[in-house]
Amino acid sequence: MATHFPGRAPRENPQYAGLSAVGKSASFATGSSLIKPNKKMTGIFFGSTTGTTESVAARIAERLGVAQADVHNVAAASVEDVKKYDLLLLGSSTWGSGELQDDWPGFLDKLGKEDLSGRRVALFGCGDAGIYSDTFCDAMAEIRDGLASTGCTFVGGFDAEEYPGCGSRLCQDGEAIGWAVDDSASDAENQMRMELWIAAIG
Ligand SMILES: Cc1cc2nc3c(=O)[nH]c(=O)nc-3n(C[C@H](O)[C@H](O)[C@H](O)COP(=O)(O)O)c2cc1C
Repeated sequence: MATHFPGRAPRENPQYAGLSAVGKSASFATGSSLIKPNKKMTGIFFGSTTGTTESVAARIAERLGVAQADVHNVAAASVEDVKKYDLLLLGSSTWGSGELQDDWPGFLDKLGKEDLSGRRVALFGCGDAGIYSDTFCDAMAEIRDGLASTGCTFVGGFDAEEYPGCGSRLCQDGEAIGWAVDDSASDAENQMRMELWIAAIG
C-alpha cells in the first residue's frame, strides 16, 4: 500500500493533495462534488490534554455540520470507529518537545496498520508557535508519518506562508500539512487559517 500525497494543483507538489489537484485517482480529477466533505462520512478524531484540541474539534464539527456522534476522543475510540468514514479529520496537540498528545500513540500504532485506501485524511493540531517555534504542531507530522503505510490520501495542505517563520515539521516544501491552531495567534488569524484548510480539503 502506498500512501498518497498528491500535490497542490498549481505546483503539482507530489506530497499534498489540494482542492483542484489533478491527481491520479479519478475521484480527485476535478473539483466536483465528489471531493466535498460529506458530513455523513466525515469523522473527527482528536486527542487533547487540557481541552484545547477538544474545543477545536467541536468548532470544526459545527463549521462542517458534523454530528457530535462523529466526533471521537482517541482516548476512548477504536480503529473500528474509523472504518465508517471516508474523510478523517485527525487532530492532536503537541507536547514535550514535538511529541504526540498522550492518548494518540496507542491509537496511531493500531491505525497505522490498517488499510485506509480510498480514505482521505486531513490533519489539525494545537500548539504554541511563540514558545515552541522549532516543534510547532509537530504532532501533526507524527500522525502523518504514522499513517504512511495505510494507503490513505492526505488532503488539506496549504501555503506555508500562512505561518510566517515556520521552522517545524508542520511546514515542508512550502506547505503547511494541515491546520495548526496557534495559542499565540489571534482568533482571527486561527479562523482564517481554518477556512484555508477547509477550502484545501475540498
Ligand atoms: C510542557 C509543554 C510542552 C509543550 N510542547 C509543545 C511543542 O513542542 N510544540 C507546540 O507546538 N506546542 C507545545 N505545547 C503547547 C500545547 O500543545 C498547547 O498548549 C495546546 O493548545 C494544548 O492542547 P490540548 O489542551 O488540546 O492538549 C506545550 C505545552 C506544554 C505545557
